[in-house]
Amino acid sequence: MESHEVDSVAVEHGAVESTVPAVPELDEVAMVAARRRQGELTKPPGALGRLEELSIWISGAQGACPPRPFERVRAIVVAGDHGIAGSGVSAYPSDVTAQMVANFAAGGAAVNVLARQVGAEVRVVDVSVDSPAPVGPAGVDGTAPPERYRVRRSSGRIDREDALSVEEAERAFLVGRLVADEEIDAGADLLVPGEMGIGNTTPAATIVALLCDREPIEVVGRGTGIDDARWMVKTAAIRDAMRRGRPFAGNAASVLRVVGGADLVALAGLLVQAAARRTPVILDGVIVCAAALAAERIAPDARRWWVAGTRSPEPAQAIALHALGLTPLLDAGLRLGEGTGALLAVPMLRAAQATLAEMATFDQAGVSGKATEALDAHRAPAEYSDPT
Ligand SMILES: O=C(O)c1ccc[n+]([C@@H]2O[C@H](COP(=O)([O-])O)[C@@H](O)[C@H]2O)c1
Ligand SMILES: Cc1cc2nc[nH]c2cc1C
Repeated sequence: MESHEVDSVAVEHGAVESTVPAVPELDEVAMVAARRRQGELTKPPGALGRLEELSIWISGAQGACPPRPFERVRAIVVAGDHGIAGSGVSAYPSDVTAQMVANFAAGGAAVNVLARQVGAEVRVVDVSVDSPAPVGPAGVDGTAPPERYRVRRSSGRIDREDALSVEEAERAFLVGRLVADEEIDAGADLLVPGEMGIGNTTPAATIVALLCDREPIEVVGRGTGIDDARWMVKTAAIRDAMRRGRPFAGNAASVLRVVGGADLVALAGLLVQAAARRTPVILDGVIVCAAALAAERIAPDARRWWVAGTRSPEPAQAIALHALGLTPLLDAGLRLGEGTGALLAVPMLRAAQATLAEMATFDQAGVSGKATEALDAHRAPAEYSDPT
């Protein structure tokens, strides 16, 4: 057992390294221009709050000041089941995953509704749902066979076995990269990764605990809404999975393989590839953020290309985001996944782009800039002066 684990670290290390693309920097020239333009717009400096830093980030990602409106926003729901769901860590049975994938395809899920609200399209990718055949259509415009993206039927039960073999992990990472490439080649200029998978908050929490050196009790959350009895089962499952994953804690790719799952690995591949392809991403809840944390360790600085959408009540999301140096744009209490929390933040990104691109400058509008001198002339009349 021991020597097998050491061997697989070596194999994986080489394999993953060879498939990790270089991460480019944001465009510094565009960001300097955006920062300067922010200072010229008709508002007190900083008065647009987080929209200002967001607008500078969008300029840096697009390499353009003023930045362009987002034209093709894509929500990508990565679906996969988890063996650990069978041990009572979720409030729902694994069957719900495949049923929800059908709901996404029919346009009836929350992600479909919220995507429609912001003019985004939804794509579902079944990498490891526990059903005999993958659910399609999974390819761009429904043309690619869904088999291309299916890594396996459910990931392994992480408290007792590895989630994936080395080959499956490698394949899942490439599937994630492939999906990002397909979307970006088809014109996507903003990606919103989401996920669906009963039980997936357990591997997500385990990944965060191992990569951030936390205790099970610090990362465990209520997921779909578990009671105290299931919470105890889930905490023990995280503890047992951490014990299996501990020897790999220094290698994020191995952590994803051993205690994650095909969905989490694919999400990490997608996030890394989006960064490599200079495409901005809005992160969603705890599962996407756990994958992002691992992706940042695999491809350092990939986080430059991501912003966090909504804070999840799951404690592991806060820990992952803190480690990534990201603060969510919203704190709306969502704990649904699917990409819904990230989609809620799309209007904020659009607002950031539009204000920087469309507001008048002080010069253009003939509005006086900030008073810098002659304070005496504006001193309060004597009767209003402080008598002391
Ligand atoms: O995004 C989140 O932070 C989030 C928090 C709790 C639950 N979820 C969703 O609920 C499912 C996992 O919950 P559970 O309790 O089955 O582990 C999965 O489909 C996730 O998309 C998602
Ligand atoms: C119904 C349902 C929908 C979901 N969407 C994401 N996770 C989910 C979990 C459940 C249980």
